[in-house]
Amino acid sequence: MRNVTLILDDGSRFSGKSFGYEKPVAGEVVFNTAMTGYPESLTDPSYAGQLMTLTYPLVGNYGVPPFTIEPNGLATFMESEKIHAEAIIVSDYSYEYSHWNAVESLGDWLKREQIPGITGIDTRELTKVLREHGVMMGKIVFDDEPDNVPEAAYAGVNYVDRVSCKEIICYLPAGTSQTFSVNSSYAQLNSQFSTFNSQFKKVVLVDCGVKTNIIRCLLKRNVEVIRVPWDYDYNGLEFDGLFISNGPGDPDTCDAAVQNIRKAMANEKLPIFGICMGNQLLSKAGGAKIYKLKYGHRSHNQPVRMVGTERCFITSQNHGYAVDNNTLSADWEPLFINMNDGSNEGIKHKKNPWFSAQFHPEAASGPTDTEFLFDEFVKLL
Ligand SMILES: NC(=O)CC[C@H](N)C(=O)O
Repeated sequence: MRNVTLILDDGSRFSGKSFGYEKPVAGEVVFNTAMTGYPESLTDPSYAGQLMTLTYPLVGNYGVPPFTIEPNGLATFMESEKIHAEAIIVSDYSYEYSHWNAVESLGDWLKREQIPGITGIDTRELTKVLREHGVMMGKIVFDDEPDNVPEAAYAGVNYVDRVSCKEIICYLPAGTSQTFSVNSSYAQLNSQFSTFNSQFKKVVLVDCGVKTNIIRCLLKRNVEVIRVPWDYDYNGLEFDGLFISNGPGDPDTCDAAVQNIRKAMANEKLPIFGICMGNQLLSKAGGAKIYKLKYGHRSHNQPVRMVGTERCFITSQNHGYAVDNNTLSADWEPLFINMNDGSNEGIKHKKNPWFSAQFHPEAASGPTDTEFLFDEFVKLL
């Protein structure tokens, strides 16, 4: 096993060994305190550009599930079609694995997908450094190739454009899908969608890097999902509700999506629901401002309170930016607040059926306690 060094932008160095693909990488170093969920987190497109540190020490002991694809094109057990994180950083990689659904080891999967994985890192110390200093860029360098040092940028890069779909994909609850060109006319698309199936309500899903379980959660509730690229202007389509997905990187690089949401808001009766990046883009469409957290929320146990109630939920989270509550205009109010740091965890319009969550009601992985938000959205359609 080759020796590697993780070098942070402040000069901190951590020694470890490579157990994944052998390639130096650079990216934003973030930490996730969940105890499980590495297959889901690695394939969550919101981790694009990031080196994912897991603070739970023992990683890999339940292996990796098969990468099977359903008839509608969605992965059965993963959150997208490939690993999106740039690398995984762990304390104690388990070479042995055991699980009823495992078909390979984490190390073999990383090698196949050409993603570095490093072990033997003091992830407690690393997390303390990130917590005190704030999130930082970092590099993984192989000790026997000290001059092979990669470069990367994170701030200001439009990662959403890299991970979003390039065509329109229509999913039916029955488990099939069909792809359409973004160059088709609205008239063509509308007639296709209605002959496709008219009995279901139609939701346009703006794909900023959507996790599969969001699509599963919608299909399970018998809606037809029209997945469109992040910057596609869907306002000429006929649909019953608008969903804005999670996604990687800086929301301030996604103006085209914000403009389209503003146009859609001309219809005050149109139900709109956003998750994570979707919360940030909906807030921006409503005039609010976004800031970068000192270090993000990435875990399975983030407590949020529903504003105006004593109802608290334990949520799954993965975000580095947040909506500034003080910049919400008079028409909007916070829907959820993070009980650890008081930051915004969702917003709601005072009159119109528009709301969002900064956390992940679709879980995958993590607690499913807030999945009812999908029911609330579907009821509004
Ligand atoms: N999971 C997400 O949608 C993350 C949103 C955004 N990229 C952030 O880090 O805050």
